[in-house]
Formats: sequence, C-alpha cells, structure tokens
Amino acid sequence: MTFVKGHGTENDFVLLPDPRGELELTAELARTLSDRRSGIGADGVIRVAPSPEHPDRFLMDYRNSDGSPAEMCGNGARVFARFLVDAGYQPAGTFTFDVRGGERVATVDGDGDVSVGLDVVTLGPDGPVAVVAGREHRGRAVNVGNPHLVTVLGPDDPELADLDLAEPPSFSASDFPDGVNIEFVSVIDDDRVRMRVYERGAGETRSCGTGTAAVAAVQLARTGRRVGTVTVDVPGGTVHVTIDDDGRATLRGPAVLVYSGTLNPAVLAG
Ligand SMILES: N[C@@H](CCC[C@H](N)C(=O)O)C(=O)O
Repeated sequence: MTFVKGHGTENDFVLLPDPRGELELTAELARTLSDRRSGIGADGVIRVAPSPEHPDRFLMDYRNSDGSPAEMCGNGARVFARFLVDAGYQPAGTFTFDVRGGERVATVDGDGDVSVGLDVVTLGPDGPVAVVAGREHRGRAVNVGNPHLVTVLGPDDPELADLDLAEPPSFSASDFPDGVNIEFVSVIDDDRVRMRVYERGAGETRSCGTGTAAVAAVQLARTGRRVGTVTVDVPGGTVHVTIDDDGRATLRGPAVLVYSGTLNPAVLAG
C-alpha cells in the first residue's frame, strides 16, 4: 500500500490512495500513521476513495491524528485536491469532490495555490472562555461545519508568540460538548491577522484551514463587515479567506505534496 505526504501551510497529512474503496481508515490506523516517532507523522490522515454516491467523484475520508473523525478539514481538503490533480485523477481547474455529509468545490491552478469552498460560517455568541496557563481568554463560538472558539488578544494579554500551548487550553464542556478547535488572534490591521491554533484531536498545529475561516468571520464582524477577504498569517504560512454574501468561506493558499512511500504491510495488519 502506498502513501503520500503533503501539507497546506504546514498543516500536514498522510494521504492513502484507495482507488477501489477497499481500505477502512480506522482510528487506530490514523493514530499509527500520524505518530511522529513510530509512524510517518501528521496532523491528520486522509483516505482518497471513490465516492459511494457519485461515480464520477472522489471522497475525502478524514481523521485527526488522535484517530477522531472531524466534520471537515480545510487544509486537508486543499491537499486532497492537489493530490487528485498531481496523481492524474482530475484535470487541473475547478472540480467537485465529496466529504462526509456534503460536497466541496476546489480549484487547482498551476501556481501552487489551491482554493476550496467551505460550509457557511456561523457566528455564535460572544462569551465562551479558553484558559491558557491559568489566564482566561474570552472569545466567540464559530461553526464552520466543525466547532471553533476564536479569541482575539487584547493589549493586556501576552503576545501571540508567548502563549504556552504545549498543554491543551481548557474550555467549558457545556459550551462545546463535542470539543473545539481554539484559535488565538493578534490583529495586524482590518484585513490581516496572525493566528495560532490548538486543534481538537491534534494539538497545536502550524495552520488550520477551517480555523482561518472562523477567524476571518470574526475579524470581518469586528470591523463591521459580513463579506470580504481577510489574510491570515499562521506559523506555517499564509491563507487568504474570502467570505461571500451567503456566508460561505473560500480558502486560498499553497498545498504541496512532499513525498510518497510504501507502507509496511505489518502496519496495516495492526
Ligand atoms: N486542520 C484542519 C481541521 C481538522 C479538524 C479539526 N481538528 C477538528 O477536529 O475539527 C483544517 O485545516 O481545517
């Protein structure tokens, strides 16, 4: 069985091409492959399978590095789209693929950038709190298909780079019964912010596509807008997020495949 390793702004993924739809991406397999010492190392694993519903489409089957499934992974979707084109499954340009419970439209251009349309971004109430190193950071709940808590750092908060995210921030389970991805934001100007993220099921990562969409929606709202483009600088690069009239977000940024290899069959056997 072959695998491909890729990343989008250093949010990194193992892709498992499964053209006949024979493989089960179990939680255990995702954990094994994601391990950065005994496995390949990744923030998440993506099985590339034929769509059971649309014979002409592929399905992105995703799990976080801890084995948990997630409703959506924005950077993973961009890397998945890059793989479909580079592997010859899709011509470059704009095409549709399936995700669990929905479909996404991607555009893969020659310049290395890949765009993917996400779900409607829904702003929830202000008020949920993330606690980092004993300090409370009040934020806003945002749904991008998956749950997010966006906190914008104020003048009295530590610098973004100084936040200690080695341990998971705590949050109220009654606000987020299914867990949450937590974004910390430092504003550069109305149209550009910096972000760090602690991802549900993966820990601190170098980028999170759905997280950048959540942050963009909050930044637009903070500046009296619903629609527009926000540039989000993450530790692994830069993602551009456009939110349209319908509240749908499109991510644009680099997505690259870095190497491929062969899995030891013993790994698949468990
Ligand atoms: N890295 C992803 C998000 C992956 C899923 C997330 N950890 C969750 O559990 O919701 C992205 O690029 O969106």
